[in-house]
Amino acid sequence: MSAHAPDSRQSDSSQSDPLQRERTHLSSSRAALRTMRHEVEALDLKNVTANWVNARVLGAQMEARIKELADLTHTPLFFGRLDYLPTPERTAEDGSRFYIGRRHVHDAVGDPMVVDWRAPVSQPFYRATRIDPQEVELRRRFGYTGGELTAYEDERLTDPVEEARTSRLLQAEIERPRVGPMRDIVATIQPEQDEIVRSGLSGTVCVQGGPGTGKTAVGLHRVAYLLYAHRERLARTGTLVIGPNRSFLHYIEQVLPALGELEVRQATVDDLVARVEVRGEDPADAAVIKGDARMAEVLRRAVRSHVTIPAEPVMVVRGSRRWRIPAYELEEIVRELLGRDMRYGAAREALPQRIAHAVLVRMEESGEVCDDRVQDAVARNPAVKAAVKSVWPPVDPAKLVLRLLSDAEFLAAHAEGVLDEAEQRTVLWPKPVRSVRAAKWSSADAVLIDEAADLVERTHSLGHVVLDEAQDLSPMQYRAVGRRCTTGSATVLGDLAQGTTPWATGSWEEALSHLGKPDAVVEELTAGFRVPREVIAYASRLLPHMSPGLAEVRSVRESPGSLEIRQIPGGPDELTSAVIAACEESLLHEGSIGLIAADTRIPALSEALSAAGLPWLDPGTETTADSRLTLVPASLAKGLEYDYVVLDDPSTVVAGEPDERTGLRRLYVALTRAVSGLTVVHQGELPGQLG
Ligand SMILES: Nc1ncnc2c1ncn2[C@@H]1O[C@H](COP(=O)(O)OP(=O)(O)OP(=O)(O)O)[C@@H](O)[C@H]1O
Repeated sequence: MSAHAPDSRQSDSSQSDPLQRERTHLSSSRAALRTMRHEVEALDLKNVTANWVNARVLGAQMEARIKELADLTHTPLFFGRLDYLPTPERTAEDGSRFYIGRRHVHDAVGDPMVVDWRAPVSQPFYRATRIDPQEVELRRRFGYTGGELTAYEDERLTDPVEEARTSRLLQAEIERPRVGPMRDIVATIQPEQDEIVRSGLSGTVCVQGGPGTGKTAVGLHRVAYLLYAHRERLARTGTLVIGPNRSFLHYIEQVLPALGELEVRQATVDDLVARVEVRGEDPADAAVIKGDARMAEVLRRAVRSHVTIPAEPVMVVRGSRRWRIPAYELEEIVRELLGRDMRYGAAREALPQRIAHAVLVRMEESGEVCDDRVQDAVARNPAVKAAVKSVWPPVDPAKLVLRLLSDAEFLAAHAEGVLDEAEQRTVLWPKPVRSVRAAKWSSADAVLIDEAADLVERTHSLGHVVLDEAQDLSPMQYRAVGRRCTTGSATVLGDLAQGTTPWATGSWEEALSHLGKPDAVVEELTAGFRVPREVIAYASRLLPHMSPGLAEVRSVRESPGSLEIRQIPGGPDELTSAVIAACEESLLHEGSIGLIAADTRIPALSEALSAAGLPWLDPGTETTADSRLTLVPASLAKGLEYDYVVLDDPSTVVAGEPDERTGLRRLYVALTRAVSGLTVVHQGELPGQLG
């Protein structure tokens, strides 16, 4: 590999300088993009549309297209180049060179000047290796400084003499100081990541990967890729990205728009199941049972218990005639519907038609001529309606769950053989609640209501769902996500070692079966991009104590001096002062700073930061050049990252959790948020497992 970064004075002087030639290609591509935009802007809709509805639809499409074609000066128009080996059909002048960028740009005659990174011709940019060069002669990566093309790095994949090295541009890109939200990684997606990004839409992929292996980045780029490769289908069916909390969603929300994809919904699991207002919290033991997949069976039985086997006949009067359907025949109809794999609500809608059909058979037997309208009229007959109401009454999902959690007998009737008595007592509310509005619903209750709602009426399924930080979901939450992609596929991302909920999943096989995708492929990412080697090695000391068997992340970056551990004598005030001092030192560097601490330490630290005159942000707020310090409760640190991290007293972080394993996992998350430097400030002993 060879790298070039001539200084700009030299390169400007000569057109034969390769860097200058690349800059010329950049400016002509920009000009071509401008022309493409002007062409769309100049289209006159009056001549092409017959009516105003079409004109509005087309107008909106054009506006979106104009936005798509905007030249974003801060994002490079291309970041790579591929020169394919010449073949008889492919000569150097004729189509063997491709510039890879975020969007397609063509010249006046339609020849590509930049190809979309997602196009098949771009794939070897990410995948070609010395062992498998995929017909690529040269791979060139470009480096930019403030929108200016300032460097390039070449790999001659078929040159036997050239050695493979880690790309310096990759290292520089990772270490580029962070301000603002998460960035895309299109320029530097690695081969094993690309395989996941480009895997087909039909299958579900599950990615296990340690901290900073790029799971979130891969998931988001996969959505962008799928939208490119299957745009029409996904425009119809929809895509959704699910993240653990608002702060996290806020952190990642700009990646897809930066890749030109504006239509992807982002939500938490709580958002998906928000059918009631959540105002309460469950004790851990109750939440674990409520999140257990056995609750699905309890709910299924409870919903179906509303059906009563008819004991009375139905008498339909039409004109001067009366038609009687005896109870035993009604029973047959009801049993047949119960035996089918149908939603409660769909069966309830089918029932009047079935009864009407039975009436019609009798009418036809006695010589009457009937058609569909007669059947519909019979189905709406008051006697039929009354029968349906008593046999198959409507079920309100929230009221049903309210009753299960309030009424010990009702719960016992449906939980028999599923939950033992102690478990039933644990989920019951201490006092019965009268109304849905008065109830202090918890997150787990909302998931139960969602499950009940799905038993009544099928949940709409999307084309593709990305589920990030998946290890923290309960089985019932997996089911809630799974029913949103029953006819589509999913990308499941997570790290078993970072599971910090009492119901965190023990294995991906189990999680995927609750999700309804037992055949999903589980891939593993092992190369770490975020965390420097020294820091990840330190954090990984915890692995055998909290997630034995999981492989340590192999960092692609060596940054000596990136880890510092300071023990502070004295009491809490001295600790706080030392933490503030560490923040002040970190602020001398460029980029973002995260001060991570046990949730209980947040009030004291926020007060101390204010007293020291250091402005700080909440994790949900974007960092800016003026405000770069975020105070992060350990419970919200997951998925986030900062150039420099100051970690307040690890033992307090561990002690803040209900059990030691969860405490160590929380600490592992906190220790793995730093890109360039981690300072651990502690008092007393560090947790022994770090020793
Ligand atoms: N191929 C890559 N090129 C450049 N940067 C990368 C690459 N892959 C990942 N990164 C960077 O590494 C960091 C970590 O990525 P990401 O947040 O996606 O990891 P993660 O596996 O989701 O981590 P966690 O488990 O901690 O949530 C991000 O800054 C991301 O941009």
